Amino acid sequence: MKPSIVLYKKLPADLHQRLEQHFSIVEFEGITEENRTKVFNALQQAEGLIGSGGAVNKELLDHAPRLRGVSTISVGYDNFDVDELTRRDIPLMHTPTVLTETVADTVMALVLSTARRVVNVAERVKAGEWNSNIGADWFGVDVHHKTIGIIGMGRIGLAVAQRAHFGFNMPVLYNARSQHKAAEERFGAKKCELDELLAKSDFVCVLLPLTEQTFHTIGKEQLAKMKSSAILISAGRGPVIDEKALIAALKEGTIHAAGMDVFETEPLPKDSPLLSLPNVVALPHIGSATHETRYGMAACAVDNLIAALTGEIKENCVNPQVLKK
Ligand SMILES: NC(=O)C1=CN([C@@H]2O[C@H](COP(=O)(O)OP(=O)(O)OC[C@H]3O[C@@H](n4cnc5c(N)ncnc54)[C@H](O)[C@@H]3O)[C@@H](O)[C@H]2O)C=CC1
Ligand SMILES: O=C(O)C(=O)CO
Repeated sequence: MKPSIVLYKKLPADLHQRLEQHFSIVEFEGITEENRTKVFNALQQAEGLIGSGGAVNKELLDHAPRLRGVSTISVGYDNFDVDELTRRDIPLMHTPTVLTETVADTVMALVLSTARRVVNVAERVKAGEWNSNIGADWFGVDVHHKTIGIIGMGRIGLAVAQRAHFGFNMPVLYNARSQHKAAEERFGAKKCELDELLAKSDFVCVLLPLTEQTFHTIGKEQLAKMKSSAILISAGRGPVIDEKALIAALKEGTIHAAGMDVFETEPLPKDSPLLSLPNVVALPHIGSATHETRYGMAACAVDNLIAALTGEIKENCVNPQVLKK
């Protein structure tokens, strides 16, 4: 008999078939308040779990006594209780690398669209406001040769640094816990303290994962240290930025603008003040959302689960210490 797995995200047909060759699949559309009991029931027999979104915590794991492998269709894993998985010797697999370049493209889209006011200006054209030669009220600010500060110099940070350096001649600053030789040698990046990065950068680009340490890394105090002409780009996880403090800073002119792909609450509530600020570009968490990359992530996650349940993990394991036991 094939091992049973719970799948909680729709997959392309060929990938679904690949999973079916190995496993008997019980499928759900997400893990929600509504289907929670059904998911918990299915988990009683499940040896594998694959999907994205929703909390995979102790309560859920308590309903999954036979679980041997978990695969998320994402690189971020802040919604998983990794300690609890590790305590139970369950490998957690994720999808790094396959989405790096696509997310870096999204970050540059936010840099360009905030600086050049692409969304705002295009809306004005559609509204019929382009009636004569444009004046200064349509102008943006330059991107090329401006300083970009990257907080979270990992895979995506490095890909952003590459674009900024080679594409836009931007000096690159970064703040990190350790030195990144590749970024320094290839892109002339300079490591600096957070305060210095905030004070010197024209674009502050936050690409940190969400952890206990990174929660509200950027708050009122940090925003006050930025240039009033600076633009904040947030594409890691929403709670890394104190959104209330950011809204105040944008309203008061403490900083110039913000480009955001992630928010403290997603989907962004319809009454969020961010939606009525003209100096905000808000995207619906589309960092990796291209057809090619989302397919690549799903394929990677499927292969990851197969590897985890056949004992053949070679890469992409978040808690590799469970493999040594
Ligand atoms: N907007 C979107 O759609 C997407 C968002 N993401 C987010 O981006 C994050 C980063 O992805 P990758 O670059 O692939 O991960 P990564 O693990 O390669 O990079 C994260 C970097 O942050 C650094 N870091 C972690 N904690 C830190 C701290 N307390 N202080 C300073 N630096 C710290 C790490 O050392 C690492 O260099 C993901 O965890 C995910 O949350 C990822 C993909 C898509
Ligand atoms: O992979 C992730 O962590 C995302 O946020 C979506 O691609």
